[in-house]
Amino acid sequence: MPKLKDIRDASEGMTKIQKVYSMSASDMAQGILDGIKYNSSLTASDCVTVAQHYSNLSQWASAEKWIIAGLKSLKRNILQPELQLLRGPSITELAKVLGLIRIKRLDYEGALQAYQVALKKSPPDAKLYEEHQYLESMYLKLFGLDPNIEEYDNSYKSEVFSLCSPVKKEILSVDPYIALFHDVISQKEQKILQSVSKIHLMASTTIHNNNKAVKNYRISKSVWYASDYNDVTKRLTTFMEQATGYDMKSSELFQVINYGLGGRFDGHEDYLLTDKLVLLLGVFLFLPFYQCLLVEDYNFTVHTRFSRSVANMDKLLKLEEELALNLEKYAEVLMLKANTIKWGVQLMAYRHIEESTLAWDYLKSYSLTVHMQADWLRWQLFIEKPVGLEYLDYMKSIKPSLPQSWDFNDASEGLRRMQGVYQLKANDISGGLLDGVKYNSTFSYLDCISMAQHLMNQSRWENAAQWTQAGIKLFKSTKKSTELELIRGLKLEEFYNTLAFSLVQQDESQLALEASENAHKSAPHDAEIFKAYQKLENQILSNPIPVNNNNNSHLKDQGEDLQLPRCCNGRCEIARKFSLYCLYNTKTSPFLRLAPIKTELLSKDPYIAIFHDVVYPKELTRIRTACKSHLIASTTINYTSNAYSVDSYRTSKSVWIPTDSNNLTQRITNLVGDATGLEMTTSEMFQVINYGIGGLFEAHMDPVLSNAARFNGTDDRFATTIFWLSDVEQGGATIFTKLNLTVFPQSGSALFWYNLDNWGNEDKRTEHAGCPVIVGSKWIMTKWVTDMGQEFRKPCYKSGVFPLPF
Ligand SMILES: O=C(O)CCC(=O)C(=O)O
Ligand SMILES: [Fe+2]
Repeated sequence: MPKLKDIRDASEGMTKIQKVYSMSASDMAQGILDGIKYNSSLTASDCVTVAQHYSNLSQWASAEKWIIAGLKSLKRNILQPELQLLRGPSITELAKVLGLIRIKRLDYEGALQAYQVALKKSPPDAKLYEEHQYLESMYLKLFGLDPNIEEYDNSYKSEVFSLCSPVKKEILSVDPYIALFHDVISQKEQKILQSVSKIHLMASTTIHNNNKAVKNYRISKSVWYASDYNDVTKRLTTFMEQATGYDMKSSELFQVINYGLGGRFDGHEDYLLTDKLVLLLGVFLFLPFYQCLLVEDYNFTVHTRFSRSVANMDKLLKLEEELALNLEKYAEVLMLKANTIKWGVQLMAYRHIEESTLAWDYLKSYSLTVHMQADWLRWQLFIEKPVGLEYLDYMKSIKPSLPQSWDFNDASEGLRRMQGVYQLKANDISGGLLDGVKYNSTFSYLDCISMAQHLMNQSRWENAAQWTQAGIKLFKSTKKSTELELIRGLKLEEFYNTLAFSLVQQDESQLALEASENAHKSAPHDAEIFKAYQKLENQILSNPIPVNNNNNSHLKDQGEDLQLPRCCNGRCEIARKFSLYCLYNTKTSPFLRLAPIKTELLSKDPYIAIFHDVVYPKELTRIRTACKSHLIASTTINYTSNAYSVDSYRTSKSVWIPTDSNNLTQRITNLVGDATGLEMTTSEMFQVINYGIGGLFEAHMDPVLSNAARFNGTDDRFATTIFWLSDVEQGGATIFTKLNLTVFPQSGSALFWYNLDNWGNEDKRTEHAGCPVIVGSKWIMTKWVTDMGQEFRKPCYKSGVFPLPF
C-alpha cells in the first residue's frame, strides 16, 4: 500500500505540474489539464489533500484555491464516491476550512462569508455558531461597524402589546446579549410569590455528573412553579413572551429562590447540556433563553419512590418516550455505519470496472495513490470507531431517574396488599378483573413472573405459585412479539421450573412433579431440566414425607400481616343502630344561615359526618395541580424513637400547605370552622396526599400523644377532616376498623370525626385506615383540628357524649 511519503510525493508532483503549466486548481480538479479535458476528475477529498499540502508550506493563497476547487467538486458531484463518506469533507467542513485559511490571509470579510456558508449548510452546531459569532464580533470591531443597540434590539420579534405597554430595557451587553427589564413585577406580585413559596422552599440543588445534588457552591433554597401556577406566574410568562419575542409554550417552570445568610451561587453556566447532547436533541443551544427550554424538569427524580403516588406516572411515560427516541437514534447511526460500508463496497466495485477501461493519466494515478494510502487506513479506523456513544451515555445518565429496585418492591408490595385485602386471584388480576370489575388493561406474563419472583423472595410460596400459573397461562396464549421478549427471552420450561420450586416449598410434591414434568416436556433436550425432574421423582418415590425442609412455609399468603380488615370493599357494613340522617346545617355558624352545609351523619357516637359538596371542582383541580410536583413519600412517626420514616404501612406521597397560603386554603379552613363550630386558628396545616399503586394507610389513630402525656400543654389532633380531592374509580375507601364503617371517596366532599372523647382522651373507636386503591388516583387533603383553642368552643359534657352540633 502507498505510504504517507508517497502521498507527499504525489502532491508535490501535482503542485509542480500546476506550476509548470500554470494551471488553475479549478481546471485541474475538473480534469482540464493544460487545455485538454479528460474524463477523470478530482474529488473534493483529493482537492483537500492538495490544499493540505499547500497549507503545510504556508502557501495560503494556493490552499484557498484548492479548497474552492473542492467546494466546486462537491457541488458538481451529486453522488459522492464512497470515500466521501469516510473522509467526508462536507460543504460545511470545507467552508469552515476556507474561513480559517482566509483568516490566515487576514481576509476577514471573506472568512465571514465562508462561515456563513458553513452555518447555512450545517446541521445544528453550537460550536460553529460560536466561532461565527466570534468572527463576526472581531470583524465588526476591526472595521468599526459596531451594531447600534437599537438595531440589535429590533431583531427580536416585537409584540403588538408592547406598543401600548413598552418594556423599559437596559442593554448591558450586546454580545452576548444581556439586558435588564426594569419594573416588571409589582410589589404585590413579589409579596404573593414570596409568601406562597416560603413554606415550599427546599435546599437548591445543582447538577453534578448528571445527578442532582446539594452542593456548597449553591447556597440557597428554591421551589419550582408551573407557568400557569397562579395569576402572577401566568402574567410573567406572557410578559417574557412580549419582552423577548420567544415562544414560552415550552419554557421551563419558574424557580423562586431565596438566599439565606451567606447565600451564594458560584460561577457557573445555566445550560446543562454538552454539545453532544445538543446535537442529539437536534436543536441549537445558542439562542438566548432557548437553552433553558431544552432541559426537562427531572425535579421528580429528587424524591423517587415512584410507586408511592400515581400523580407523576405521566412523567415516567414521557421519559420512556425520550428513551425510545434515543434508542431509535442509536439504531439509526448503527444502520448508517453498516449502510456506509455496504455502499462503499458497491461503489468500489463499480469504480474498478470503470477505471480499468481508462488510460492512466496523472489525475487517475494521483487519485489511486491517495486512495490506496489513506483510504484503507480510514476504512479500518471507520470500522473500528464505535458509533452512537452519546446515545449510550444518555441512557446511562437517565438511569438514576428511572424506577429503582425499591420502586419495584413498592409496586409489588402494593399489589400483594391489594390482592390480600380484596381477596383477589392472580389469574383475575392479570386478566384485568379487579374485585368484580373488568378493565381493559391486563398484565403480561413478564409482569406475572416479576410478581412471582417478588413473592418467592418473601417465601410466600402459595401466592408465588398462583402468579406463576397466571404467567404460564398468559405465556401460552400470548404471541411473543414484545420488544422485551427479544431481550429477556423467557422460556416456558423456566416458568414450570419456578412453579415446581414453589410447590415443593409448599410440600405439594405431586403437583411439583407435574410441573417439573411439564418443564421437561417443554424442553425435552435440556439435560439439566431432565436431571432435576428425575431427582424430584426419585425423592418423592423414596421419601413420601414432604421434600421441603424450609420452615417458612407457614407464611401462607395474602394480607395476614396487614392491619386492614376485610371490609374495604364495603360489603360487610353492620346494620346501623341509630336512625341517621342528612340535613342542611345552618346552626354552627351565623354564616351558614346564608350558605348551609349539606351534612350526612354516619355515626352519632363517635361523631362521624360527611360535609357534602364543600369544595368546587375548579378548586380541587387547583390544589392537585399546585401540589403535584411537590409530593414526597409520606412518613410516619415512631413514638418510641421519635423518628420519621417511610414505611410500608403508609404508601402515599404528600405535601404540607399552610392554612394561610392563599384565599382558597383560608376559605376551606373557615369552612371547617363554620361546619363544626370549632376554633380554627390553632389548627394544623393542610396535608395533601396522593396514593400510589395499591396505596394504603393501615389502621391507626390520628392523635399523637399517649393519654399519659396528655394535658401537659402539648396540643393534639382533636378532630380530623379529610377532603376528597378526587373520586377513585375503585377501592380507596376510608374505613373505621372498630365500627366496620366503610366510606368511599366523594370528590369535593369532606369526612369529619372527633378523635378524642369528652374527657380529651383517645377514642379508640375512631381507629381508621385508608384502604388500598384498586384503580384510580386517590387525592385527599387532611385538616387536623387541635384540642388547644377549643376550651370555650367544646367544653366537657356531663353525659360523656358530645351533643350534636345542631
Ligand atoms: O386515606 C385515608 O382514607 C385515610 C387517611 C388518614 O387516615 C390520614 O391521613 O391520617
Ligand atoms: Fe388518619
